[in-house]
Amino acid sequence: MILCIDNVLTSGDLKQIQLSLEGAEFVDGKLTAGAYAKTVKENCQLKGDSNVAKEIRAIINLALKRNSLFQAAVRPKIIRPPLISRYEAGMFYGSHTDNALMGDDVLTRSDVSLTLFLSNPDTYSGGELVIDTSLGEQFFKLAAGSMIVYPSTFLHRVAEVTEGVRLAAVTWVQSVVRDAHEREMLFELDTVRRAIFEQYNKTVEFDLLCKLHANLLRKWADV
Ligand SMILES: O=C(O)CCC(=O)C(=O)O
Ligand SMILES: [Fe+2]
Repeated sequence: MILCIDNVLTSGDLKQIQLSLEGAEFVDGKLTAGAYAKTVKENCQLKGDSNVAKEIRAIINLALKRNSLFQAAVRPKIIRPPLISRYEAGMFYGSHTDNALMGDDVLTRSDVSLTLFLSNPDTYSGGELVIDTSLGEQFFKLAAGSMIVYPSTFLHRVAEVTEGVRLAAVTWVQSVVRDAHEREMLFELDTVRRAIFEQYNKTVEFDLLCKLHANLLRKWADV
């Protein structure tokens, strides 16, 4: 399931992030890419060990924690520290798959990839996240503060920015539910369960849905 979630960041969060990024030090994005992805990655990234990067990561982590749609759809177990990327005119990230395992000491399996857009789409041309799905390439360019989450199994790329600057945060999540289809079914069941509770309260049918949801989660959870 590919899911776009609006208003992940508040306008206050966005202002704070955009302010912190003014004059911040960016490095070559190739430093954090896998061996093959490196050959097609032309962007800059905020220096990972800087205070600015720590401040921004804290804002994003809080925003992910409070977002109930993200929590229900992705069921995060481990969230990698977000990378803040910057694409100026002429920059792009060619077609690649994200590494399956990430990290040095503790390995994180990338089940879900996410991009949180930080620039207003009117301020740059190009720069779409392009995901290669069974329906063909799908192009995404979201409002600043909105986020797309998608299974890390897809080939994807960032189209060349032809004008302006594209700022985005990207990261990867190891989910409690490893399999994308199982995760999606649990999310749908949970959505129906909530809707039934809102409409009819705690009925026998609601209890049965809760039992089904809990038992499937027990079966599929990888904790
Ligand atoms: O910036 C994006 O939207 C995606 C970047 C990406 O694919 C990556 O960093 O692996
Ligand atoms: Fe990627």
